[in-house]
Amino acid sequence: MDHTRKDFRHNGSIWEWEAPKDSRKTVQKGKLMDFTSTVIVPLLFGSLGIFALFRLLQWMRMRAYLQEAVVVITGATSGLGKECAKAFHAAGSKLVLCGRDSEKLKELVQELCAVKNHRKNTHEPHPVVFDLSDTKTVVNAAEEILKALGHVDILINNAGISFRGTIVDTGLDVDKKVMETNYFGPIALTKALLPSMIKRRQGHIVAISSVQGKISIPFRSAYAASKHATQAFFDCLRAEVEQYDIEVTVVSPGYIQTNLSLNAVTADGSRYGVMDKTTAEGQTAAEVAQVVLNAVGQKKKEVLVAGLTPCLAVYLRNLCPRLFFTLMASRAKKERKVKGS
Ligand SMILES: NC(=O)C1=CN([C@@H]2O[C@H](COP(=O)(O)OP(=O)(O)OC[C@H]3O[C@@H](n4cnc5c(N)ncnc54)[C@H](OP(=O)(O)O)[C@@H]3O)[C@@H](O)[C@H]2O)C=CC1
Ligand SMILES: CCCCCCCCCCCCCCCC(=O)OCC(=O)COP(=O)(O)O
Repeated sequence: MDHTRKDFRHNGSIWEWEAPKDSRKTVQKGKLMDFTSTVIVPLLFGSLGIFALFRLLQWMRMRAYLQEAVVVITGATSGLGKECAKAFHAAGSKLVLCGRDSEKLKELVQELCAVKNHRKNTHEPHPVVFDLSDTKTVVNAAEEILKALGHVDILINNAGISFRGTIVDTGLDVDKKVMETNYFGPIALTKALLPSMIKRRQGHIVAISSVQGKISIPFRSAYAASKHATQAFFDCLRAEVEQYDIEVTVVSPGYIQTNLSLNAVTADGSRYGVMDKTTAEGQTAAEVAQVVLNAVGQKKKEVLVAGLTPCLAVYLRNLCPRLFFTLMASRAKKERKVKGS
């Protein structure tokens, strides 16, 4: 084997032979280091920089979109609606807080006004009292809102009630009550405010639906039906109003820690009055409100805000419906056994 001069190292007075294999390894290592420092590191930092800039621009756009915007929130007196009120108020929006209980609304207005924000200009919210299940009062409320504020930028259809019961035992009046509150009320309010949005070629309509707007689980018939109808209506609306630059966002949360299960109606129309374990262990209303705020600010078309199991259940319903139906049937059997009915 021939050795070139490169393979020898001078050590004092003698020349030592150095293994070429090692030197090749060193050269390779050096090349890798060079590649890392000249290509990978700048690429990584460059991408991070672009991402940070993108997020900053997104945040600034969102801030500008929400600041001074007239935002109507239904069901503002508790749960998710109340937390949305806090989030949008903090973002500098002009709020119209809707509810059935004028005292609760007054308290919320006071609570929000007491929050001092030195960095942002906040506004005193305007309370409007009406019952969503009475469509006549809904139309009057829309007129009152437009008279007081001139226009609506963002409507958040949040109010709703849930249901517990078997289909066979549930009176049609209960199905109608749930549909009126969760479907007819919100669509009546939307229809009443829509012409003024179309005229301005500006507006954003949000529907707080549920995972149960995408899948139906046993003993929730009226609720799941009302949420499926909500999803369908607002998907149609999105397509129809795009030409007027009006945005539609459907938010589908999983379980949230609110009074929803306590306030749910049962088969005979009475209040369920139980804090379900699933509700108590759900996401906090403040967390979900932040997701709503970001979804609106980023003009998202729809968001699913749920844990892994509900999300998988939604995919399973679409990809493998037979398996999903079997699982739901066994769930119904199990729940019946637990309740002893
Ligand atoms: N909690 C959960 O696990 C989930 C909730 N959602 C949805 O979130 C939305 C908010 O519910 P959530 O905060 O959880 O529950 P809450 O029971 O805490 O809040 C419901 C709100 O809706 C109002 N409301 C009910 N009926 C009417 C009516 N007829 N007219 C006017 N307002 C009415 C209530 O007013 P009042 O104070 O007068 O009763 C209350 O402010 C609902 O649409 C619900 O379906 C979706 C997925 C999961
Ligand atoms: C490949 C594995 C797939 C695993 C899927 C298994 C299916 C398990 C069923 C899970 C059902 C999840 C239901 C979630 C329901 C939900 O989040 O509802 C939100 C609400 O609106 C709550 O209202 P409620 O009145 O029912 O408390």
